[in-house]
Amino acid sequence: MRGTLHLVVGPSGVGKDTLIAAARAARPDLLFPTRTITRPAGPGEDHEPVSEADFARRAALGDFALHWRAHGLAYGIPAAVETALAAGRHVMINVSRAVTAEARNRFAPVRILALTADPEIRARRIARRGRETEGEIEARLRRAPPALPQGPDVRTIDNSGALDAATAAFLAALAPAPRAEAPLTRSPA
Ligand SMILES: Nc1ncnc2c1ncn2[C@@H]1O[C@H](COP(=O)(O)OP(=O)(O)OP(=O)(O)O)[C@@H](O)[C@H]1O
Ligand SMILES: O=P(O)(O)OC[C@H]1O[C@H](OP(=O)(O)O)[C@H](O)[C@@H]1O
Repeated sequence: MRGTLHLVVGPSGVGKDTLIAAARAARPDLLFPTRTITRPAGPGEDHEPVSEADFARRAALGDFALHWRAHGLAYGIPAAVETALAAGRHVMINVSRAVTAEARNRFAPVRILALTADPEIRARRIARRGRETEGEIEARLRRAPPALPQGPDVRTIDNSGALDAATAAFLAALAPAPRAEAPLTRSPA
């Protein structure tokens, strides 16, 4: 059976990377591919930093299963995701809401973990995180967002409150770990 592709989506500062880190600790059966981003290495997510030219070259070579632009940056998910899903591994990725339709079409079964949090809370959290300049934070908060996906494969989780509550809801929304194969025959005594 194919693995499930978990798409973690929601606006900047909503807690995508934080909840993905919690899933990484709780679910060793899931695969968490490293994103390729035209952002220099820095605090937070451990991505693969590349130049715009390298990104464009690799996208043209088919190195990415999915890629998109947001916040003046290019983001890519490695093509190896497709092999992992075909081999039955569950995968979790942080993506733009703009690529959910394409991901559904190409990588079913998909589960969309749509995170929400009050805008003032997100603004405070982004500022406290310190990854962006004041201007970049303004732009992130002012940006017109892609539509939040709808459908039976969408689980909406609010992260406006305590992280423990959101983490419990997030973990409960994931596809169950594949069961270990039961032996077909008993070995002779
Ligand atoms: N429930 C919570 N309570 C308090 N702080 C939180 C909570 N969830 C996340 N944070 C903090 O808020 C900040 C933003 O979270 P995070 O970086 O995970 O968001 P994100 O959705 O990945 O944002 P972006 O799209 O901008 O990368 C981080 O500093 C994180 O530690
Ligand atoms: O708002 P939309 O388009 O859904 O998401 C846009 C992008 O914003 C975040 O990037 P970052 O990690 O904050 O740089 C997400 O990871 C996604 O790549």
